[in-house]
Amino acid sequence: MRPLQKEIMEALNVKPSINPKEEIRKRIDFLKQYVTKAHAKGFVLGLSLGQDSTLAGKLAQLAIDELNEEKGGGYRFIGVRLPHGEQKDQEDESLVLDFIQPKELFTFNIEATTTAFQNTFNDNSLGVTLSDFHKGNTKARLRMVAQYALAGELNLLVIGTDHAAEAITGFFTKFGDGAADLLPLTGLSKRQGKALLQELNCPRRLYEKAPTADLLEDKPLQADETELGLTYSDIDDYLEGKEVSDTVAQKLEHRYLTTKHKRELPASMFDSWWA
Ligand SMILES: Nc1ncnc2c1ncn2[C@@H]1O[C@H](COP(=O)(O)OP(=O)(O)OC[C@H]2O[C@@H]([n+]3cccc(C(=O)O)c3)[C@H](O)[C@@H]2O)[C@@H](O)[C@H]1O
Ligand SMILES: Nc1ncnc2c1ncn2[C@@H]1O[C@H](COP(=O)(O)OP(=O)(O)OP(=O)(O)O)[C@@H](O)[C@H]1O
Ligand SMILES: [Mg+2]
Repeated sequence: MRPLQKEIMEALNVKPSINPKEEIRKRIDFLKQYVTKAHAKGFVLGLSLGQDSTLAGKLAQLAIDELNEEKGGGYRFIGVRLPHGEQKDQEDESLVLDFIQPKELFTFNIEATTTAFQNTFNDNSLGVTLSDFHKGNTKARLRMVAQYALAGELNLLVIGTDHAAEAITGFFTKFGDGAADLLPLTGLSKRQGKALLQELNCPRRLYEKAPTADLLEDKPLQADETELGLTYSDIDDYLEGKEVSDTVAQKLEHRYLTTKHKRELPASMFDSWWA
């Protein structure tokens, strides 16, 4: 194994193989212990209809159900729908909700806020225009704002869906979907997350769906693999300690090293990680 590969596996807490049943149990327990310790009343989580939030949402609802049973009620999980206009894969919503069974839903369509933001931003003396790419990151950050407003009002915690395949590539918006209070999927490769969904009897259509950030108007539902120029299968192989081509390894290691700032707290002169 490449020396940096081993270092990355350790830093991101990835295991070469997992027992899905055990992982589900440990992650539900983590959610229950954390919310209790934080004296919060439960969780909010953006449900995009993609794989990661479908898994995190299922774990969250199961954790809340157990807590309510054990402690006589008072805990809640609110699934948050945050479409931008009409979502292209909206048809999957009922499948996701049937699977997670969230007792409460909150919907905030971010289109009007995003458009207002873009108009105000573009009205500047620098001549800077918001590109489709940075408008995409703005959407991810507005979704964060909506979730934190709701969490703040109701004493809930924001669940994030970051996992090892996103962490190694830095494939998330800094302080957008990268911002959260707790992360139940840490350490999982994309295929390990899929194995957890299978163990939870998730409909095949949902765990076989092509992962997409779906942030661009120019390229709706663009597959993550297209933007990354890497397949999740290759990313997962590397993360699980398997052999990959030199091209894949070099590409991943370059992304890992250049996105370190996204996995740390903001740099100060008292830190050494950036030097
Ligand atoms: N060395 C450094 N030290 C400290 N900060 C540094 C820095 N270099 C850049 N920065 C800062 O970071 C910013 C760039 O980071 P960021 O704003 O995140 O932007 P960036 O990484 O350029 O874009 C986000 C990427 O994540 C993808 N994404 C987003 C959301 C969800 C998903 C998904 O998987 O579904 C994927 C998206 O498609 C895009 O490729 C810079 O504008 C700068 O402010
Ligand atoms: N339209 C949306 N509605 C609600 N939440 C969203 C939406 N788009 C993104 N999010 C939030 O941002 C997170 C990051 O998106 P990301 O695409 O990485 O994950 P995913 O959609 O759950 O899974 P996949 O990677 O398989 O597409 C989501 O897990 C979800 O919490
Ligand atoms: Mg997605």
